[in-house]
Amino acid sequence: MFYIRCLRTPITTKRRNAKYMFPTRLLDSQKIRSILTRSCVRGRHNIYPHMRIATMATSSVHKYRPVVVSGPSGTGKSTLLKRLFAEYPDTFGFSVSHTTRAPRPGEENGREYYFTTKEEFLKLVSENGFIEHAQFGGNFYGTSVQAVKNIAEKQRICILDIEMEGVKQVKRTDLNARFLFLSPPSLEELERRLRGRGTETEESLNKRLAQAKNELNYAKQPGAHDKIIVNDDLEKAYTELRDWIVGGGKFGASE
Ligand SMILES: Nc1ncnc2c1ncn2[C@@H]1O[C@H](COP(=O)(O)OP(=O)(O)OP(=O)(O)O)[C@@H](O)[C@H]1O
Repeated sequence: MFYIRCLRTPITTKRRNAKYMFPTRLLDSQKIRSILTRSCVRGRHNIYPHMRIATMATSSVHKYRPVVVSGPSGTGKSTLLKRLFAEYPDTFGFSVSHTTRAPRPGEENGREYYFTTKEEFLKLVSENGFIEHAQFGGNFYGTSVQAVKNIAEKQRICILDIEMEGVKQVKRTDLNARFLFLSPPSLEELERRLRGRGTETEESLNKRLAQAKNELNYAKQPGAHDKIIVNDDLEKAYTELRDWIVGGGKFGASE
């Protein structure tokens, strides 16, 4: 569901924000989202990196290639990634989002968020600097391409859990990402899982199922993803996902 996916950045980034900004039913996946987006990196605000940093970042993503994990809501992405992060601590990094809201006491630039002005944010939007961005409560939030490169700079693999439009956007960048699509065994099973999770209203369930059809159609296009895993049996799917992402310790790097 596009709306919810757009919300992903702010939902996941700030637990305290999420509590009052979003309906309770959206918060179940928030725990995982915070895993995905919380920074392991304490860098400086770097919206306009100078050339040396930009060049280094580009070469780093060849060795520490970001992994884009997509798939319909309810397929099991969070479940599988949580397990992967537990098995491989200190291996993966999580991008820091940009926001135009003011920092709160205790918040550090580059840790909770990259704090920026509306003008700078919109300039970066116009330069296609964001993978995803959205507006909430008068503030902008977004995941920048540079924030993902910063993770590779720290010699970690950035995992991006994003929806179809984000996938397309990543393909337009020089992030050198690998694309993994997690597919449900069937739409009927997907619906069962979403209902079983107990997070959806009838309306949000229908929207997610409609969006699932779009994602599944996109996944059928040649070259849309590098790897497709059907999450039928959880153990089997996890082994397949782990083996593909870790790739014998190479994490997709060619050398
Ligand atoms: N192989 C599986 N068999 C049965 N249930 C599963 C399997 N994988 C995940 N589930 C269950 O399906 C539900 C949805 O999983 P999860 O929340 O991980 O999906 P998601 O893709 O991260 O969704 P969203 O994108 O909405 O966050 C959960 O209740 C989870 O326990």
